[in-house]
Amino acid sequence: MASKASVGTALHGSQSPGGGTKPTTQTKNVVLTEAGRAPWYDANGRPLDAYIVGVAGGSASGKTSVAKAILRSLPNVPWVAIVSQDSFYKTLTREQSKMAFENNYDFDHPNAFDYDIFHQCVSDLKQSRAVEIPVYSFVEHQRTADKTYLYGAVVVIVEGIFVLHNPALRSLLDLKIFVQADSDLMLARRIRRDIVERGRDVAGILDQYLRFVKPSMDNFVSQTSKFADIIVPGQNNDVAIDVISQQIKNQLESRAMKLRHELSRTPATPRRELLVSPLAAPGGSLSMSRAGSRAGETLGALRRPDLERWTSYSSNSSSSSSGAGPAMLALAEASQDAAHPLEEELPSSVCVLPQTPQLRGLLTIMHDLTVTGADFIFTVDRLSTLVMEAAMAFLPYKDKEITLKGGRKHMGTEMDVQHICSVSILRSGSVLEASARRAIPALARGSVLIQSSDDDGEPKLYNVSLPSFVRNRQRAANTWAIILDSQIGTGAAALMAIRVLLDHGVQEHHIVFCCLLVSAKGGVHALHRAFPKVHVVTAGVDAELKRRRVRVDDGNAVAWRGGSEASTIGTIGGQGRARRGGKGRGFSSSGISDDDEEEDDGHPDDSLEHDDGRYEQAGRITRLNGPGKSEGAARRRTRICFAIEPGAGNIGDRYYGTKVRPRVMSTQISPQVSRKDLNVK
Ligand SMILES: Nc1ncnc2c1ncn2[C@@H]1O[C@H](COP(=O)(O)OP(=O)(O)O)[C@@H](O)[C@H]1O
Ligand SMILES: Nc1ccn([C@@H]2O[C@H](COP(=O)(O)O)[C@@H](O)[C@H]2O)c(=O)n1
Repeated sequence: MASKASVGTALHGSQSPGGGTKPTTQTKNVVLTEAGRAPWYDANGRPLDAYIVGVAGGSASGKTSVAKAILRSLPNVPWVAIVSQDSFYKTLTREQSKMAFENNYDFDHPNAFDYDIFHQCVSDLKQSRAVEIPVYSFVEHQRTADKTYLYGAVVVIVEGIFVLHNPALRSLLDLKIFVQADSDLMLARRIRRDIVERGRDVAGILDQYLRFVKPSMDNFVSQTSKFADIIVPGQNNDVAIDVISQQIKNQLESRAMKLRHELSRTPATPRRELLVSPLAAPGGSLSMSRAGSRAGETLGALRRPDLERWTSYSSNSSSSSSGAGPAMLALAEASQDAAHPLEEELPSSVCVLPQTPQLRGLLTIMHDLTVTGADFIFTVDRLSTLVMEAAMAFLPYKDKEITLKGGRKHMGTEMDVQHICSVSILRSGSVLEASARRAIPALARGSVLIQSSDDDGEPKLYNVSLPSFVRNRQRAANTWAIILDSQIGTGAAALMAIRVLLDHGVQEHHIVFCCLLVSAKGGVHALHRAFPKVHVVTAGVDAELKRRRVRVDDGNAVAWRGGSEASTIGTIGGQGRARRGGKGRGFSSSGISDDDEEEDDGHPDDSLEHDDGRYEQAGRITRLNGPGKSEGAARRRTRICFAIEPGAGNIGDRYYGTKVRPRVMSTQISPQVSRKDLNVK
C-alpha cells in the first residue's frame, strides 16, 4: 500500500496487471529541459529573477492539468518546473496521522501547510537558487524521506489550493491564475483520481469532501480568485492557455541577456604588447630566446595583494586558520624579483605562476601547433600540475601535531576543508582533472556543460552535475570548489560556472578558478568585477582577445590560421540567422551593431579585426571561398568568434585529439522527466 512519491515516474494512475486499479506514485515537481539555459545574470554576475506563475483553484479543478498545459506550450523555454503546494503539507504527529487515516484530519485548512518553507523554496527558485523540495505521499499522509533537487528553472509554475491565499507567497508571483470549475465536476474528478492515485475508497472520499473539502472551497479557496490576473476554466481552456503562454514568452524575451560581447570588450588599459608575453612578440612569432631575458617581461606572479585578500577572507571563517599565508608569502617572496608589468593589466584576483624559464618553455610547447599530440598532452599535464599546486595555497590549513622519530612532537599543518570538489567546464576543463586529483586525492568531481549558442554566441548551460554535498545548501556553504577550464577568453563560461556554484550556496571566496591560459585583454576583468573574491590561478597570459571570422563546420566553429586551428572562445552571429539571409536582430543591448555580425564583409575568413576596425591577415591564409564572397554557401558557413591571441588553439580538442565539440541536442537536468512522461506531444 505504501508508495513513495518520487520524481520521474508516471504522472497518471495505471491499471494493475489484474485489471483492477492500484494507487500509483505521483508527484508534480518536475523539470523539463529542451535546450541550454541562456545567461540568467547580468554583467555584474547578479542573478535575474526566474518567472513565477501561481495556479490556484479548488481540489481537482484542473490546476495540475493547466500547469502541464502551460509547460507544453513553452517548448522553446529550456527549463520549466512545476512545483506543487502538496510538498509543503506540515509533518503530522502520530495522533494527527491516525486522524488522517480515519479521514478526520483537515487537509483543506490553510494551517495545514508550512508556509515558511514553502515561501523560502519559491523565493529561492525565483532567485535562481538550487532547492531541495520535500516529496509528499498522499498514501502515507506524510512527507517521505526523499527530496527533489531542483535547479535552473527559467519558469516556475507553483500550483495548489492556497497558492493565492498567503500574502507573502502571493507577492512572489509574476502571474496569478485561478482555475474555476463546477463543484460537481470537481467532485467527480476527485473521486476517480483519489481511488486511482491516492489509494482511497468512495465512502472515505465523500466523507472527507463533505466535512472538509467543500467548506474550505466555499470559505477560503474561492475567496482567493479575486487576487488572480486570469481566471481559467477547468476544461476547454486552450485559448486561455495560449494567452498565458504568450504573456510568459513576452516577459522572458524582455528579460533576455546578451553578455558575450560585453564581456569581450577590451578593458581601458594602456597597450604594452611587448611586455605582455614572450609569445606575443610582433609578427606573432613564438620566441623562446626572449623567455626570461628581461625582468620587465616577467608576467605577474602570485602577488601579495592576493595573500592579504585571502587572509582577510579566511579570518572570517571559523574553521580556517591563516595557515596558507606563510606558504603563499614564500611563493610571493620568491617572485618579488621583478616589477610585474601586468599588474596594471590584470585584476588583483588573477594569480599568474612565476614565469620561470622552465614555465615559459612549457608554455611555448603548448602554444606550438606543430608539436605531436603526445608532447602536447605531456606538457599540458605538467602545466596543470604546476597550476594545481599553486591553487592549493588558496585553501585553508590548520595546525596539526605529529609525532617524530624518537617520540618528539612537532606542529605541522593540514588542509582544513569540510568538503572539496572540482567542477570541470566540459570538456576542456577535464584536461586539469587528473592533476587536481593528484593534488587532492579526496576531491569529489563535478562538471558543468557549457556551450556557445550557434544562434547568438551566448553561453548556454546544458547540464549540471555536482556532488551531493553541493546540492545541499547547508553543506554547500562549507564547500571549497576548484573550477577547472583550460583558458579564460571572454570569461562567459567562467562567469556562468561560478554563478552555478553561488546559486547552490558555495561561498564566493571558497572558489578557486584554475586554468592554463588567460587573455590579458579578455574576460578576467569582467570576472573580477563580478566576483572579486574568486581567485584565478593561471600558468600563462596571452595578450589579446581578438574577434575572428571562423568557418562553421557541421555546427562546430573552426577558426583557421595558416591552416591550423586557433582558439575559439565564443561566437557571435549564427548559421540560423545567416541561412535566413537577413541580418537578424541587432545586439543593441550589448553594443554590437548589425555590421558587427554581418556574414559577409569582403574580408578573408581568418582575418583578425582590430579595435579600430582594420583587418589583418596573419600567417598563411587559407581562404574558404576567397575574398569578396557575397552569397550562398560562404555566407552560411562563417561567423565571428573570439579567440585568445597568440593562443594555444582549442586545448581540450588538441588534448583529446578531435575538434568535434560534445553536441547536446536536448538534455534533462535532475529530476529526469521526459516529454513522454508528461504526455507531451
Ligand atoms: N480539462 C480536463 N478535461 C478532462 N479531465 C480533466 C481536465 N482537467 C483535469 N482533468 C482530470 O481531473 C483530475 C484532476 O485534475 P488535476 O489537474 O489533477 O486537478 P488539481 O490539480 O486541481 O487537483 C485528473 O484526473 C485530470 O485528468
Ligand atoms: N494526505 C492528504 C493531503 C491532501 N489531501 C487532499 O488533497 C487536496 C489538495 O490536492 P489537489 O491536488 O486536489 O489540489 C486537498 O483538497 C486535500 O483534501 C488528501 O486527501 N490527503
